[in-house]
Amino acid sequence: MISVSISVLIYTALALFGIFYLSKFVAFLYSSIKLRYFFPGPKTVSIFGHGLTDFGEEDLEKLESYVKQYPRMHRVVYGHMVRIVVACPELIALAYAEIPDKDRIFLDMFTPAFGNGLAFSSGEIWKRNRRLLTPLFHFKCLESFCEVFNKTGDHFVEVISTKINGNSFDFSKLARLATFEATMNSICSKDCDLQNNLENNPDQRSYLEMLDLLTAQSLIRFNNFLYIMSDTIYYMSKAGKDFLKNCKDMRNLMAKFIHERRALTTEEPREYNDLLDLIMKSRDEDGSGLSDEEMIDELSNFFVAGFETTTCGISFLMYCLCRHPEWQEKCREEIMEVLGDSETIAFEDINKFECLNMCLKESLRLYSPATLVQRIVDKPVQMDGYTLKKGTPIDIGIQSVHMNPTVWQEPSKFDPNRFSKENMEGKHPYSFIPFSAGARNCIGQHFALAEMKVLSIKLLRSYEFSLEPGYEMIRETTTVLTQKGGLSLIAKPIQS
Ligand code: HEM
Repeated sequence: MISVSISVLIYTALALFGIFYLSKFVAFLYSSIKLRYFFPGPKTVSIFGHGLTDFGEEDLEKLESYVKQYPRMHRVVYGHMVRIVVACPELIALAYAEIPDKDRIFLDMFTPAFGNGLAFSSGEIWKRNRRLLTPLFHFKCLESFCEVFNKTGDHFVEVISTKINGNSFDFSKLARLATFEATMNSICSKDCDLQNNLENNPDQRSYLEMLDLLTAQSLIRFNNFLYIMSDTIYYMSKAGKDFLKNCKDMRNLMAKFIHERRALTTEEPREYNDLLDLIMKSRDEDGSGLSDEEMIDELSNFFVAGFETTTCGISFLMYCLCRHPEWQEKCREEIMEVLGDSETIAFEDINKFECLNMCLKESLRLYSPATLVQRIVDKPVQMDGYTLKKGTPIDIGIQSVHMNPTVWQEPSKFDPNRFSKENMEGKHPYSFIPFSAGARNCIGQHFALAEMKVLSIKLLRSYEFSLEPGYEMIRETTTVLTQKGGLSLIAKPIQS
């Protein structure tokens, strides 16, 4: 009798469980179908939607054509998932204000590597840590990082001096090592010349290898439907176990940096100005700081958010200046005029390079390192006469608003004059958002802009750059936007 009632209980529980998940799935399917068929957007090409797969050149061109047809917002269909792309400044402002929650669809996959660091956390943990870490990027602190950027720039110039034989070289690959050095030295004050001497810096070299491995491992997961659908299946697979091991190794290295720094500060007290030191000193109103695990999270976040993005920024700037040599020359003239004989770029001088600033902004508009940011609706929102229900996935279209013809005239044209003071007067602040905006904007944006400017000033002062004849740039998205197959440039020394 008892065994019958136990089995009835088990079957009932299983049935309820099944009904629960089935009803959730049906509700998801119903809202997807509603969005797919009743929300404005371009025609789908098949049952799988718009056929967007890898955010490569073809996909990016498709997204740019959608914004021409639907300049305010539209839906995009990825297989069974429908996302709403918000593409005009007014609606983007509304989305930042009303839809604050990050869509965790991909973020959670990276918890083993980046924990609850700023870019990956939500809610109260994020709020507390953002408050704690904002002072790290205060202008006073950026001043000391400028010294690091100057040194990195000098190393970059040295590396390129070995490439001036008239042959082309992959600029992006060198820029990646330069921005890695700038990030590493700003975080850990290591003062390493990683560009000329990576081999003799085993910790730094292995961290770079681990980051590369992490990118490759993420692609394996993204390309496997089962691995995306189920954490359990993924973590039971060899791919999942390798990923976890890599994450552990990365975190152990961060722990080592913290440990080394603690040993230094106790035995040999001195003033540091690097990010690690500032992280260790940061305190809440109640005097509590970050735990070791939290510090590891934040260090890892600064690496992942900070170095591929700036590689992309500086590489596309150089690409644009090579495509438009008249602007390269204008920037160079300005650099010579502002710097004179001085070898060092002082932090307070960075804003004097107006022409370079306009060119950098224009290249970030055309080639934003992050093409979109993802949000999820947490309570019904009215947008342009539509009610977006709780759970609707939103893409704030950075690339979309930058390429929106109702926001920027002839959006595909490189025209730095768009960013002159007169032309920007009255422009909606969310017309240009390479660093995102709102509460979760990029905490490192001033750091990134200073770094990209110092490096490019050093390079443009020493070399004239051109594209390899016949080179065709094709965009590709890995973790950020980049050039497929690299960026083939030729450098010629400037005759002084
Ligand atoms: C050209 C360079 C850069 C670009 C284009 C860029 C872009 C962005 C964007 C679009 C976001 C918002 C992401 C989202 O909402 O999902 C973001 C967030 C973030 N960025 Fe950057 N970034 C750059 C450089 C940096 C640097 C150098 C650092 C640190 C040293 C950094 C640290 C962060 C962090 C920690 C966040 C998360 C902020 C939060 O959620 O509170 N970024 N960045």
